Amino acid sequence: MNREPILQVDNLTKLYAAGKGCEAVSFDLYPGEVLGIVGESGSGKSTLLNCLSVRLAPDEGDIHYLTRADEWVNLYGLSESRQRHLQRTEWGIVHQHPRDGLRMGVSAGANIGERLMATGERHYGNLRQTAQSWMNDVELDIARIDDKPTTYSGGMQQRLQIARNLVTHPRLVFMDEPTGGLDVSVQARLLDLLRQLVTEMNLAVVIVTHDLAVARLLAQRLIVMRHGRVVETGLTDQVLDDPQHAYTQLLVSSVLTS
Ligand SMILES: Nc1ncnc2c1ncn2[C@@H]1O[C@H](COP(=O)(O)OP(=O)(O)OP(=O)(O)O)[C@@H](O)[C@H]1O
Repeated sequence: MNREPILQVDNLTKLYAAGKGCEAVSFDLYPGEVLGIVGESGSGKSTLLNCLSVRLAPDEGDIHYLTRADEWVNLYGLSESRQRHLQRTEWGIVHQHPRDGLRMGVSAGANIGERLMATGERHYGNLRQTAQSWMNDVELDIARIDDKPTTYSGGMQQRLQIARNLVTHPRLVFMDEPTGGLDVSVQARLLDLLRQLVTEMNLAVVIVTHDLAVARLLAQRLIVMRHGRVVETGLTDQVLDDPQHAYTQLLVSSVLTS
């Protein structure tokens, strides 16, 4: 693994009330590393993810990011347009509900192509060809390239959202419960696909999930949150097989007994 991190998070805090939000979170993320954020509902996972992806300003703390141009930037010191540009080109954000990450009123092909246009590609033939190739990669029928996402199933919409995010070859991807709303069989295939793409593209990923099986499958390292604070962090197998904190022990045992 590359020794220089891609993201440095220092003392990140966003509190709505005591214990509600995220508090004093610090970690480094390395290229090619998948970091899982786990914890029960309300523990602050989404708040943390939203702060990390510059969609929610923290009360305190800093996030430094190493850009594609090899320049360290303080994310909350950047202009809004620079933040948006990073979000569209160097990052991906995969939402739990595909509707939040797709444009439902335009075709599947346009959903993929417009992200590519944000990076400067203008040639219609290239855009269409790349969109087809990505549909193929995420196992969508390319005959449906001109159909709108509204005509797709939930699993297909999630695949399309993944293609839309990965077409720009992001360096960093944020995922919020990416398999959350799907049937178990659809979930399993999507997880396989995600795992394969993350490895092939050497993506750095921060993934929020309440599902420890998803965390086990995708993440190398875990952060366990409770009441907005990190209670335990470590390699996924260590945390799940030999949890040190009483809360993590409870979380793991509740999965085993349910
Ligand atoms: N905009 C807001 N205003 C006030 N309180 C909020 C707001 N957003 C979140 N909270 C509170 O902050 C706490 C953490 O919420 P958050 O959504 O980050 O948790 P979570 O771990 O992602 O939960 P879930 O797994 O249910 O999505 C909760 O108590 C929530 O009610």
